Amino acid sequence: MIEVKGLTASFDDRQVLKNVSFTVNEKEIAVILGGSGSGKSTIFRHMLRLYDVPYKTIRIFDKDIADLNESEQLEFFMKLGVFYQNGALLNSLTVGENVALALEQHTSLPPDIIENIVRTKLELVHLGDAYQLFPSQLSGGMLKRAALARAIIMDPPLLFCDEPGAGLDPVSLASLDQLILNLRNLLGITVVMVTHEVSSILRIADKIIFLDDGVIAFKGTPEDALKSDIPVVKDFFSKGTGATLTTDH
Ligand SMILES: Nc1ncnc2c1ncn2[C@@H]1O[C@H](COP(=O)(O)OP(=O)(O)OP(=O)(O)O)[C@@H](O)[C@H]1O
Repeated sequence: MIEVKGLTASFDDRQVLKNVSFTVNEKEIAVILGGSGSGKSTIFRHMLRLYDVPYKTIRIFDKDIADLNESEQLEFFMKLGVFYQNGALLNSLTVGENVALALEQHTSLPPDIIENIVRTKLELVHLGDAYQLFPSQLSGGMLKRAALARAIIMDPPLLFCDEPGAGLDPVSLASLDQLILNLRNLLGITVVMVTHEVSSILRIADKIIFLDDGVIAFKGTPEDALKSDIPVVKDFFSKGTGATLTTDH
């Protein structure tokens, strides 16, 4: 689904990604980890094509994303769901209207069909009763779930999540994780996520890509990460006190 090969990136002559390579397979949940400034967002932005991408470094949906023509670019963006940390819902619109936006902009579906699709997606994230509510009337956990419904409204095969659990209490975080797992298990969505939450990583990641100062320090399963002797990886996971590893996802 995603193949990053020898990606190097610089800002003002300073290399911030050095020869980064990894793959994400279909239906996998891959977590990109690393300390502040290690290059996680820079990788993310390259995969979303927000930065110029060097040729032959990133293949997504089996195409070199630096080499897409205009219609292929549109097709590419329509197949991506993006879930931002702050949810980014518009406060002047109801939850239903927020979630409907992309369908209204990118399809010619009639309003009653759009409403049905929106209601189905809200049910999927356990927000069936929030259709008419405004974002200001939702709790932090509900806002995240509404943002998730919006990210998947176009049925994207690939979902990018930028610190989706930031600011949530442990119970809301666990329930958001469960929803993301459900999306993968029930709908077969591939997920790439940046998160710092150790409990989340151990609950849902199939694969960890650990960055240290622009270089991949570790790639592998959470089980192997927990056993790793690499100092930065060891340090990171030793701080996740009380986290337990579940492998039944
Ligand atoms: N637009 C930019 N211009 C100049 N330098 C940048 C720019 N974006 C990122 N950097 C630098 O690149 C390095 C990697 O930044 P990046 O935002 O990718 O790290 P990160 O791992 O996402 O960090 P954080 O966890 O704090 O968000 C940092 O040293 C940062 O200062």
